[in-house]
Amino acid sequence: MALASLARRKGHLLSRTFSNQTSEVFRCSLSLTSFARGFASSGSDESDVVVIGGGPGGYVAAIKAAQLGLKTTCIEKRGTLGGTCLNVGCIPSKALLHSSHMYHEAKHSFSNHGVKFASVEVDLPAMMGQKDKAVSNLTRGIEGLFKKNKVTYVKGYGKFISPSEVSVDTIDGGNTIVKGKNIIVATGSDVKSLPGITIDEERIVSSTGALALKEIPKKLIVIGAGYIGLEMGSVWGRLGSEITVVEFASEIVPSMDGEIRKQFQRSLEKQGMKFKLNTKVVGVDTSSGGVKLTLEPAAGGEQTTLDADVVLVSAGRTPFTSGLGLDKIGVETDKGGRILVNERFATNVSGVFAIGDVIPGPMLAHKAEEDGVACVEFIAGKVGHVDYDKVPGVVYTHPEVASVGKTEEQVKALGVEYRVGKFPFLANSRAKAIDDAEGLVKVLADKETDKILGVHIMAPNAGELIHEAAIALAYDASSEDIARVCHAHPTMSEALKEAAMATYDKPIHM
Ligand SMILES: Cc1cc2nc3c(=O)[nH]c(=O)nc-3n(C[C@H](O)[C@H](O)[C@H](O)COP(=O)(O)OP(=O)(O)OC[C@H]3O[C@@H](n4cnc5c(N)ncnc54)[C@H](O)[C@@H]3O)c2cc1C
Ligand SMILES: NC(=O)c1ccc[n+]([C@@H]2O[C@H](COP(=O)([O-])OP(=O)(O)OC[C@H]3O[C@@H](n4cnc5c(N)ncnc54)[C@H](O)[C@@H]3O)[C@@H](O)[C@H]2O)c1
Repeated sequence: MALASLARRKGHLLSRTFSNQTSEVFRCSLSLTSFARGFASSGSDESDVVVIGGGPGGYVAAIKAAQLGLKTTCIEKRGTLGGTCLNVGCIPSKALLHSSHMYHEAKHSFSNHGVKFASVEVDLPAMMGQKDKAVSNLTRGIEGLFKKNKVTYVKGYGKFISPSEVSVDTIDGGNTIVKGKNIIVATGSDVKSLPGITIDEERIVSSTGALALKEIPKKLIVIGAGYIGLEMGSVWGRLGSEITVVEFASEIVPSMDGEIRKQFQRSLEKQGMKFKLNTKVVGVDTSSGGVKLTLEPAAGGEQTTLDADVVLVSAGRTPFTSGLGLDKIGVETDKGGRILVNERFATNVSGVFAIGDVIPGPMLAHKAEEDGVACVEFIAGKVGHVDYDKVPGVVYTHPEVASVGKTEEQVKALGVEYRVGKFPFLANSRAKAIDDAEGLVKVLADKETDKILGVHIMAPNAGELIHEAAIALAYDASSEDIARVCHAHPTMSEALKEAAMATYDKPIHM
């Protein structure tokens, strides 16, 4: 049974669970009053819950708090809701990934299906317009949800003046004090800059600039082979840019299962992406009109140079707490500036909570949303639960790469005896029918119990396929449990069934 529903039945309070506590439910017996401050009487100008930041963590927390009957205010400085994800992250990047994929398919694959054009061209302003329309529809939609749920929305920059008061410099130039019995910090993250590299959002861009380039660069250098670098590199590569990715580590997306990562890198190379691994950028010169980067092997050695029209800095993100006044009220952070919280998302200061990118854990929108729901459930005296071991991760390239649970390297490091089942999409009838059969499913299961430990998928729609595996993990399913469920034919999902079969027995179609 899923941990959360089990806990609800037993009336236990659950914490977030961490990688070194896989499947361990942490049962907390501390009284709620030591964290939350109770609720306002109606008519008071004090909110029960004040959320600073209107991103996926903050806006979801605000809506959930209002749904639980708590008087709720959300403070957001950017003028639109949805945070990094909706405004300059998940949504605009997926819009451009989809548009650029359609162009690439039209140019390179449609003729294989008997669909021919006289010519295909990119209309970049129209492509950007489609992206902007998606963003504004969605951000306005959240404002609508705030109205529907009676969340008070304050547009401005919030800073603590006490643990229960936030001073807000409003975007219309005024100032107001917002009081809250419980205050949730959901201020998210910002791009991590690199020493000696100044981002001007024109020639040297962060992801925000890379989502709004006015022309297609002839040469684009990407610093960092992580999520952003590979997704944005794919967008511009498909539209015609020459892409070189410079990565400090010896591999791309270091958190990925090694076997999948190797196939993924080969696939990106086939698409024309070049990789310089084990390499660091030591100098940048913009005096010539373009950009000249000086590179050096990560371990030191002979320097080389590389020219580009645009350089994307995508070497990670850093928690955003600037100007928030955390030091004024004594909230503890770690060395990296992330706010330290306990299993109920409470900081060391009574009544102050934190969620999302600003606390330790994966920097993902869906994780921030889960944090937000669990945090307000705790505040409301209910059960909250997020299992960081079962948060799916997806790179939205083509093919997509998605995973949930442990990589083979992590399973080995734990000393667990395990079995591996694999199934290639080349043997999947739907993938062959649509002529998009690159990739595989890999299932890792405990050798003794057959319990699924991790699932890794490289496929055109891996980001959708992974949730069957996420549910299996949440319910502690075995690989045989998945394999014995009837899967519709012909679907890509059948590859997961066959990989599960291959884990404890033999697949049929291989
Ligand atoms: C290019 C890109 C693509 C991404 N793609 C994906 C993806 O496909 N899937 C995925 O899961 N994740 C993706 N992410 C990561 C995702 O955007 C973040 O994990 C997510 O937005 C974190 O949510 P959050 O609510 O913690 O913070 P944020 O979304 O960063 O929101 C914080 C909000 O707080 C506001 N704020 C900060 N300080 C104050 C203050 N003092 N007063 C008032 N307001 C304040 C900010 O303006 C911001 O709007 C992507 C990120 C980027 C940059
Ligand atoms: N599809 C998604 O879910 C998605 C998409 C985009 C962003 N995000 C989130 O946003 C966050 C930030 O993304 P990101 O791609 O910037 O970070 P990342 O952590 O995914 O990757 C950064 C990469 O840069 C490398 N690097 C670090 N310093 C370097 C240097 N000096 N020179 C060369 N390489 C260097 C790292 O080794 C790493 O491979 C991620 O944590 C991710 O969770 C998620």
